[in-house]
Amino acid sequence: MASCFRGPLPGRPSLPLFLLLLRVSLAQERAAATSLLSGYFGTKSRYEEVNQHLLQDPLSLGPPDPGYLLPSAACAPLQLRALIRHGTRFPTEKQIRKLGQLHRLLRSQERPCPAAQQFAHWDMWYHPDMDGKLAPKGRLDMEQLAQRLAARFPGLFSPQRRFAFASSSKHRCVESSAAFRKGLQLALHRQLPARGNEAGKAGLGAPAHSGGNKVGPWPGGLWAPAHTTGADIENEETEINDKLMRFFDHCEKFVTCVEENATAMYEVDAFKQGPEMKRVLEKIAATLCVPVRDLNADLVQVAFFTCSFELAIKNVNSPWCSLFNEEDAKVLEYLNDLKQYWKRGYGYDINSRSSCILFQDIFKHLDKAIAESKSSMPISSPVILQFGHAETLQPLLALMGFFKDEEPLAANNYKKQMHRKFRSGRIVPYASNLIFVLYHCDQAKTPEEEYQVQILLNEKLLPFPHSEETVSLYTDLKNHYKDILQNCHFSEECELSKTNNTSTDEL
Ligand SMILES: O=P(O)(O)O[C@@H]1[C@H](OP(=O)(O)O)[C@H](O)[C@@H](O)[C@H](O)[C@H]1OP(=O)(O)O
Repeated sequence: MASCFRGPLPGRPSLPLFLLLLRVSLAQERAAATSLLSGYFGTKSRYEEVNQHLLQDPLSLGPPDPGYLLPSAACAPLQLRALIRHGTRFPTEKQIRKLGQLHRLLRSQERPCPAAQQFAHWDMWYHPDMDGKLAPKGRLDMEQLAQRLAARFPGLFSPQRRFAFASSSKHRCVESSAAFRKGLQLALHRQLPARGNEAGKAGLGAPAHSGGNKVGPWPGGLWAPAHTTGADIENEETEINDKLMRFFDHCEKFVTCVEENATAMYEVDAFKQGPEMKRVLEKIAATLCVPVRDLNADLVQVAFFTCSFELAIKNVNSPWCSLFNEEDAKVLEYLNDLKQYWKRGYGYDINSRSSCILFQDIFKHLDKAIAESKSSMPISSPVILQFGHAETLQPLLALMGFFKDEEPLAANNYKKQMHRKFRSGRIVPYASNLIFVLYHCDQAKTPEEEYQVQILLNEKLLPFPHSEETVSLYTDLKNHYKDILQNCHFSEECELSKTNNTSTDEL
């Protein structure tokens, strides 16, 4: 009998409406699950995790910074050096293979339980040749970062200025540089207004350095960057420089004693077998109705990473997220942070010491800009933009003493490290950026006050370890890092000792 009513019976939703409501509530549940986890994705975190305002407006300069912000009428930016991690990328081949292994395991179950069924039908859209390449979202990360920096420092990012671009040889970095150029070209030629706060509070640059410095020919040096002017930014090549952007690949001691030393990641391996990971493993095995023996820490980690990839790359709340709660996420974040700590951070001295070649290059160009300014010469390199990796920034930050905890991160002190400083997702998410800004202050009362420096991490002022201030006299900064600047010699630091003892104690 045909239904007497068009549409649902009063008081009873029709099946489609019921399904719609169910789907909406499922989507809301997934969104809630993902947002619970997204603060724990470590180096697989999207940039928006450390700048939430960008979720509303990707060109916003964010809330006024509580720190003491230059530039001001008295202090104009003279040189800016940005070390930028590539934008959002696809998983590496290593992770894609692990995901394929887990997906096949779930599809091979004869009687999958409901939770496992949803994964058996999940579209495994990742393929090995994606291998860490820049994702479309990663291009957007870079285009928008360029526009924000241009708005924050209009005195430096102007069409008349010239820009030096350098990059690691990896696709994700070269493509990030190209996308950044595109964003910069957009900003310079459209002179996009700043968003968010009025000039000054938001760190908007004062007019170009009043010392009348014009840009001049590149005088040469460790690398001769490809200088381009605002007019032809998008078409110029980027200088490939792995010696600076992938210094770790060129450091024999690091490669032998850390990268290729199976015992170097002892704490990571121990944590994978420890009680915290055991609890997570047993929980996931029960949820997926698979024997625990068929799972391991790497497979559980790749399920967690896939939740992060789906959010960062496609901005979707993936079913993979529903496997984990916040406690699980904290454990998996710690597992990733242990790797970053021991492979790229404070774990071994060689990790940070090998970055002194980059650190010294930064100060070499700061010195040069000051010398040129003092002699009223053109500033040869007012803006230096370099595109690298999380493993470019982390060793450098460790060398400078940022985010150092009292105690090393270890497999046996997870609970004690709950409030650690070294959380890689807060430091080096995709598109993270470490920016050195050198200022010339016209109304300096002493010669030392004439040149001052600020450092920004992810567009927020970073207090200096030696003073906890957000501004430093350049002379104080150089003095604090005197030993590294004068006594860290890359070739000596990276030379394997004749005894060829790769004991990690010596690292
Ligand atoms: O676990 P992943 O994502 O494969 O690790 C990436 C890989 O580092 P390894 O140390 O594992 O070789 C790539 O070589 C690095 O360039 C990536 O930075 C790294 O990803 P992550 O930074 O998230 O550890």
